[in-house]
Amino acid sequence: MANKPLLQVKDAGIQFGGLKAVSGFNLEIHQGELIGLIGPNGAGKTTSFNLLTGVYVPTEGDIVFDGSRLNGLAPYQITRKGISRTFQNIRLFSEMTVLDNVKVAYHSLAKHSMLSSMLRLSSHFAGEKEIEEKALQFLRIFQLESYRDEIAKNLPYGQQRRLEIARALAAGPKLLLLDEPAAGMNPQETHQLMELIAFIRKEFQLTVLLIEHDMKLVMGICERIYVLDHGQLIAQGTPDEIRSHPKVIEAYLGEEVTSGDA
Ligand SMILES: Nc1ncnc2c1ncn2[C@@H]1O[C@H](COP(=O)(O)OP(=O)(O)OP(=O)(O)O)[C@@H](O)[C@H]1O
Repeated sequence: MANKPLLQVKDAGIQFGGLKAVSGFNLEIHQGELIGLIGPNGAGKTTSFNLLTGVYVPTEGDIVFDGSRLNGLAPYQITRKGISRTFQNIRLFSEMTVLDNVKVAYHSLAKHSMLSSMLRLSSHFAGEKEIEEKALQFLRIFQLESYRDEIAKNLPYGQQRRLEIARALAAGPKLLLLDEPAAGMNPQETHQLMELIAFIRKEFQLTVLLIEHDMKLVMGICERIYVLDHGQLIAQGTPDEIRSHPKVIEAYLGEEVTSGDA
């Protein structure tokens, strides 16, 4: 592709003591793409997300997003640059309401100043109202509006996962990282999730990088897929190329990689 990638990871990696959890990781994602990141357990997928979001600082290589180098930036700075994520184990503010969970994401980016909020100036209230309206719009898209005053931890599991994505989106990302969004979902919820990801990508002109063990989901919606094994990139390509890639088949020996005809 001719235009510059939105995200470029160049030979990135991290070592914990003697263990190279990820090494020589290369990845390029262009604006608007929906890319999968797969690999067996312990392959380094979540560690890669942690490198992209500033949870870990790479001990090797470079991460460049939208023209700026991310190495060493704090997670909140990276969020402000336009990368949001969800987590493998849902991390909601479990004691807060559904609506407040989404509003929090806006507050972290809101334009009104701390001073106006302390002095309770009219601009603060205008800001609050706008934030609430925007948060409600997201709840509508995710069909969570009727749960708006429910405490997050009381939502059914599949809805909690949707709420986590809504909250990540509310931060207005250019790139959305989803860490096993279908984990724990039943087939019907997974199917709805696939449709939702396709919808929000179009609606918000998002670029999406998705870690997922559900091969039907990955093969069904991703244009390209990267495969990690033992912290190394072993393959990249279209779903068809990945299905028949010898190294991928070997890495997944005994597991199902071919059931992806969604
Ligand atoms: N903070 C850390 N300290 C030490 N080792 C770590 C740390 N974080 C990750 N690792 C190790 O890095 C390797 C990759 O782990 P990671 O969680 O990224 O794998 P994964 O591909 O996401 O696996 P899964 O599919 O099981 O979630 C593992 O061996 C893990 O134990």
